Parts: sequence; structure tokens; C-alpha cells
Amino acid sequence: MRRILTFLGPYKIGIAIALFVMLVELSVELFQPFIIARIIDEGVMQEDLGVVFRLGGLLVGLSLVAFAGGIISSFYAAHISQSAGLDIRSRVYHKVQAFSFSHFAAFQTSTLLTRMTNDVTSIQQTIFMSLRFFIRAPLLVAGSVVMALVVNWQLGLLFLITVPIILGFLFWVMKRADKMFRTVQAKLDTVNRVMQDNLSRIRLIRVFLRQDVEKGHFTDSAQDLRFQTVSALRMAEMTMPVILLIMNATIIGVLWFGNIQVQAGSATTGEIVALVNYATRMTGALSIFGWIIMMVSRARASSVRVGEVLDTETKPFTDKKRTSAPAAVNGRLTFENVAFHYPDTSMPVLENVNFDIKAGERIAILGATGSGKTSLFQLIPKLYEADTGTIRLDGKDIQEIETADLRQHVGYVPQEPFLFTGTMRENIEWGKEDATDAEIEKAAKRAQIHETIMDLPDGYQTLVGQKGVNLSGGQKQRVSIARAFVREPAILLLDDSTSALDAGTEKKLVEALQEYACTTLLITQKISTAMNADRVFLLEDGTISVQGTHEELLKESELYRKITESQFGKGSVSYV
Ligand SMILES: Nc1ncnc2c1ncn2[C@@H]1O[C@H](COP(=O)(O)OP(=O)(O)OP(=O)(O)O)[C@@H](O)[C@H]1O
Repeated sequence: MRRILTFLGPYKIGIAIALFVMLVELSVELFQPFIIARIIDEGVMQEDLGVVFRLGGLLVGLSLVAFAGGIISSFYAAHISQSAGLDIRSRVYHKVQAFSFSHFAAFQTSTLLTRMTNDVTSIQQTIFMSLRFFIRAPLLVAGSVVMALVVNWQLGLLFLITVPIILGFLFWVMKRADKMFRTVQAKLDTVNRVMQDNLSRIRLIRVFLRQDVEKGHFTDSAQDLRFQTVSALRMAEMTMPVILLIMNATIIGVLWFGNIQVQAGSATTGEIVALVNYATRMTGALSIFGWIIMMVSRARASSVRVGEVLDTETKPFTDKKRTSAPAAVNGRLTFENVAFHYPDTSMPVLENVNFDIKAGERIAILGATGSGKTSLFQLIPKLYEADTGTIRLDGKDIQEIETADLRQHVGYVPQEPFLFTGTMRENIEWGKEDATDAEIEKAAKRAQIHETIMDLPDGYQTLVGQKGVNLSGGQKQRVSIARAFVREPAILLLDDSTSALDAGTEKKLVEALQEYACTTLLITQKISTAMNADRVFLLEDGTISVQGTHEELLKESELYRKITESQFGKGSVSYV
């Protein structure tokens, strides 16, 4: 919670104004029963209309002051709570942007979404309510006790007995509710996760006839959330009847003992009316305590969850020497004794990887699943850092090139093509922000997707993704490739990105790569693709076991021969 309170720092002046006007409003409220007592004792009982009008006028004037105070306080409370909420949300967003991939594994997407939306909203609401009511309510209770003692200290003592009992009870409830609301937020995460999984796998769920099972998962998690929320709300709501019971007993006590004092002449009717008035105001203030407990407990749980994201240590990449970007690079790529393991495991994924790729060379990388092909790719744009060894671009250690500058020169087409909701043009333009129409069309033509786009109802302006047209796997792959092409990168990384293309389209695409003259690394399972590359690297258990032209590998590698035979048929190797 303290962590979150630091976000209120920039709004100190606004908070001071809101609290000041709230105190004015509160003072007026505390003073009102005192004036009413005087109107009764000095005006009504003495039949002095002058006093009634004078003090009555004062009462109306003070009410107008309280009204103005309430409006000003609401204005500031709304402004401060919304602004602080925006600041928290932006900070969380920027933190998440700096997350490493292991952080994303620790915080699932669904929980990050809940933290950025629901949790921040709960904090926002609590800031607003605190500035308007939550600070005011305890002050009103304390002020009423003091004023009651001033008006009649013997009867005021009754409040000194009952109020601590109520506060003790509320403290007990708060401790329990805190834990319960933390569980509620966790359950909300689960519902969001189940929903997200369901929506993203909807086709698979239908094909595998898993609707009923998935419906069951959703119902279970939603029921669980309902059960936990009801338990927490019940706990907070039960405060109201308990407070009403104790405070009504106190009012009866005031009337009982007050009657005795009035009979004895040691108290006036006005004093009794004032005390009952204070008791009623106290009851009102105390009864919103249940609500305060609920919101504060929820906000505390949310603060912990938001704090967990903000306090996550993010390690910036070691951009050792901040050399300015080489405006143009040739694209020579060298790996020297590179080894790598993922931060959350100790198993080495790549070991002793060595190669030197000339600028403009096209390299096909073959290897069994899990042999480390994608991992090797991820080291090039520094998505991960190598444990040992050196990776060089044009002879320069990439550790010495600023990450953003390095990535300027890399085009990456991941294994899973991903399209954003937007037009076809926007999807390609995503690779280069200020790309011209001519550049976009050139990239699309080279990626063999231009004609498909032209056949769509609105050409490049056709919407894809949600509310738009759906594309086939191969079409998505080609849009994804066009997105990388439009950058005109020096290094192009294609991670099995032609797997869904037919042989003819793939051939044309590989030919287009030739005129493109960028250094290309292409992960593939197909020997037909590998044959068109300048060289082939065979990756086995995280290391390059053999590298050379297709013909050289046929001679040198038993495994490569076997893969070729499995794709072209036995005996094919001699004439391939
Ligand atoms: N984020 C990760 N954290 C920990 N280990 C990982 C991670 N990603 C991959 N691995 C492990 O690293 C090894 C190499 O994975 P990688 O994805 O590089 O293989 P690949 O050759 O590209 O496989 P495929 O052909 O199936 O895509 C595998 O054993 C995999 O389990």
C-alpha cells in the first residue's frame, strides 16, 4: 500500500485542498447539533424568536458553506484519483514492456491484464472514496465524541465506552476481510485465464468436442469466484447490523440517563437533542465502515498485486558501449563459440556454436525439433543474451551495439505468423512505420502475397483479424514475411516461415530472396528449400554438427543423407 501511496506525491497540493475543504465541511457538520441545542434551549424553550432566527440563519449559512466544500472536495477527489490511476497504469505498462521472457512465464497474460484493469480501478476508487468519505468518517466519529463530551460530559462518557467496542470489532473484521479479498482477486485471475484460454483455442475446442468440458472449467472457476466474493462481502456487510445494534442501544442509554438528568435539572432538553443528533451522525459514519473495510481491503490486495509487478527486477540488456547506429550494415554474421541456456533452466540449449556467414549469403538451418534452432535465432536480435562466446555483425560484437540499433537491421519472421487487427496495409507497414505505398507493394510482391491482397474486396485496405477477413495459414505467413521485407533488413531470419507454402510459391519466394541481397537464415524442415540455399547448417543437440553446400552435406553427413532420402525416396541421393 505504501508503494502505491507514492503515486499520490505529485498531487500533494490538490490533496491538501481536498482535505482542507473536507475539514471545513466536517467542522460545519459537528457544529450543527451544538447550534440546534442552543436554538431549543435559548430560543424555543425561552420563546425567543430572535434567537431562533439568528441561530437558524447561522445554521443555513453554515449548510451552504458545507455544500460548497462538498462540491470542491468531489472535484479534486475525482481529478486526483483518475490521474493517480493513469500514472499507476502507465508505470505498470512500461514495467511490463521491460519484462524478460521468464517474467512473462511467471506472470501469466491474464493476471497482468487483471492487474492493469481491475486492480488499478479498485485503487482508483479507493483514492476517490478516501478523499471524500473514508478519512472524513473516522474524523466525524472522533469529533462527535469530543463535541458530545463538551455538551454534556457525563452522557458523553457513554460514547467513550461504545465507540472503542465498535472500533475493536471493525479491526477484527478488517483483518479477516483483507485475506478474503486477496483470494477474490486471485479467483478473478483464474476466471480471466480460463476465458482467455477458451477464446484463443475456440477452434480446437470445437474440433475436439471439448465444449462441455471447457464449459465445466468456466463454471467451476466462476462459481469459485462467486463463493469467495459472497463470503468476503458477507464478512464486510455484517458490520452494519452490529454497529446499528450497539449505536441504537447507546441512543436509548442517552435518552434514559438524559431523562434522569433533565428531571434533576443537571441537563437541558437541547443537550439531549444534541447528543442524540451526534449519536445519529456517528451511526451514519460508522455504518459506512463496512463499506470502507471492503474497499480498503480490496485496494490493499490490489496494491500488493500491482506492487508485485512494479517491484519485479528487470535487467536491462548490457549495452556496454553506446556506439551510435551504423547507418548501413553489410550483413556479415559471425558466431564464435556461442553457448546459451534459458535463464529459468540450467540445461544448455546451445553449445560451441561457430559459423561465419558472408553478407548476402542464404543459409538454411535444419535440425530435429528441440535442437535449438529458434533459440539460435533469438540471440541475434538480443532477445536473449549468450552465456559465453561472441556474436558479431560486420565484425562488431553485438554487445557493443545498442539493442534498438541492432534490431533496426534485423527482420524476424517467427514460427507462428501473427496478424494484428487492422488493414492489410497496416499489418505490413508495422515493419516500417513510414513505409510508402510503393515500398509496401514491393515487399508484398516479393513475399508472394500481392496478388492475394489485390483479390480481396478492399485490396490493401481490407480489414484482417477481428471483424475482418480470415486468411489461411500460408497467407498469414506471407503477410508476416512481407512485414519483415518492408524493413529491408540486412539480416533476415525466417523461422520455418515457409512451412505452409506450396512448392511453387515457396520457390518464387526463395528466388525473390536472391534479388533482395540480404543475409538470410532460414529454418526449414524441407530439403527442397535447403537445396536452394547457398549453405546448409545441420543443428544437432544445440551444436552445428556440419555445415556446407547441399552436395557437401550429402557427402559428409549420414544424417543429412537420411533426411534427404526420407523426403525424396530411397536411392534418390545419387541423382539429387
Ligand atoms: N522459453 C524457454 N525457456 C526454457 N527452455 C526453453 C524455452 N524455449 C525453448 N526451450 C527449450 O530449449 C530447447 C530448444 O528449443 P528451440 O525452440 O530452440 O528448438 P527448435 O529447434 O527451434 O525446435 P522446433 O523445431 O520444435 O521449433 C528445447 O529443449 C526447449 O524445450
